[in-house]
Amino acid sequence: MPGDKSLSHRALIVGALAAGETVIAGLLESADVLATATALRAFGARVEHFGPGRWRVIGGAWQSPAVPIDCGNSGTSVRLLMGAAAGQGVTATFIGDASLSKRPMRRVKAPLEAMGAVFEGGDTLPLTVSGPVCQGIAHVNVPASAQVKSAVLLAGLGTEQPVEVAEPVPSRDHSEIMLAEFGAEVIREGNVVRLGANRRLSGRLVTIAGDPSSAAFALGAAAIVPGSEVTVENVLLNPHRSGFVMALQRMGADLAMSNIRGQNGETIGDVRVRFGPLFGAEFTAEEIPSMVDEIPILAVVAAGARGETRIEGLDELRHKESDRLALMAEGLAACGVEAFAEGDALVVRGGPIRGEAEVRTEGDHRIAMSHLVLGLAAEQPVTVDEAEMIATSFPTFREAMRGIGAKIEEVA
Ligand SMILES: O=C(O)C1=C[C@@H](OP(=O)(O)O)[C@@H](O)[C@H](O)C1
Ligand SMILES: C=C(OP(=O)(O)O)C(=O)O
Repeated sequence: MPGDKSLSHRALIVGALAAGETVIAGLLESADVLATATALRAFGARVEHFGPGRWRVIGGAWQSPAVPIDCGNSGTSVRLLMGAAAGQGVTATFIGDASLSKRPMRRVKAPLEAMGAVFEGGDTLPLTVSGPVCQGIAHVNVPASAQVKSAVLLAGLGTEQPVEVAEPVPSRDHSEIMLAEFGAEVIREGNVVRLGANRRLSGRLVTIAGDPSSAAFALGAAAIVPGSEVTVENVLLNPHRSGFVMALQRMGADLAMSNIRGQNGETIGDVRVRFGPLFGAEFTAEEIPSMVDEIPILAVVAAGARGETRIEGLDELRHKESDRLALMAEGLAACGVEAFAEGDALVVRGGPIRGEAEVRTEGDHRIAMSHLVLGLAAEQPVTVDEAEMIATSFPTFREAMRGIGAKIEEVA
């Protein structure tokens, strides 16, 4: 699997904030991550590509970019970079594509304003942020968002004031792990993370583990396509990212994890899934952050399971690249699966999957990949109306899926 997208964004940004040289192996070279790399150059960092997945970042004093920072389709780029830029005391205007321009930015703007940053613009892009930050903050991260938590922590590097984030439901903790790996003092007590007095970062070597959110498409396919067996090696198994693997297990999948080990403060390992009977299950709101990007493919797996699956607490899915709750219910139903949204829950009843539909993706990479996997288990092919955006997170999706036997064709 290509490198994890969350870790790739963070390695570049933290590298650009650190003194000295950071060398990255296994960086995900997807459109979203490349948007972060390009942005960091505009902030004055040296960001060099010197081999497949291999990058060098040399940090230093940040400067105010002369042109707007285009984050394309990437929520992680804009939210993390806004925090970092505010902390570095620079002024930057952020823009994005049509999808990103509709996504909520109030959640990141409000805590950064409380820290002393000044914004021009409303609650969506385009937005201009000006640092410095000069006030501390005790932020309560609701709804659970690792992007907001990361923005606050990255901004906090630029002040000596107390900075803490409390999380009633924990989100992915890669920023706190990586900041500590780069030498900052990061104090974690239960669901509270705090920056300590030492906020200096030193460049280092970072190896990026495989992306569990991409691996989910291959593992999900193995779970529902008769006769399959797939092993994904060196995949990130951080407990805040392992919800999908746990969900497969709860649904009765024949699944094994092996070779579990540590890498740069993260947990990684291999995951094998074999086709076998699956059963519908219930998932609660508290479980969602650990598989927030995997809900579309979980819904596809549920279509291949016996009985009903109910996934609660999906309001956040309405604020991703598309309204993923609505589009999954619509796409599954178009393919003959009994599926519907009920409030902020998604209900899927497993059974034969007819396929034979063209699914609307609204340019959302995960909606496209999920329905292509659905097609592998369907009686008739499934077509998605657009596949170009898959490059935002998983540019090698077609090759990876063909490599495990999937038939994927381009239609004119
Ligand atoms: O911090 C991150 O790298 C991410 C956090 C999640 O978003 P939220 O912070 O909005 O939950 C996730 O959906 C996104 O793909 C990546
Ligand atoms: C939501 C996603 O990414 P982002 O928020 O970075 O656009 C995603 O990759 O599914």
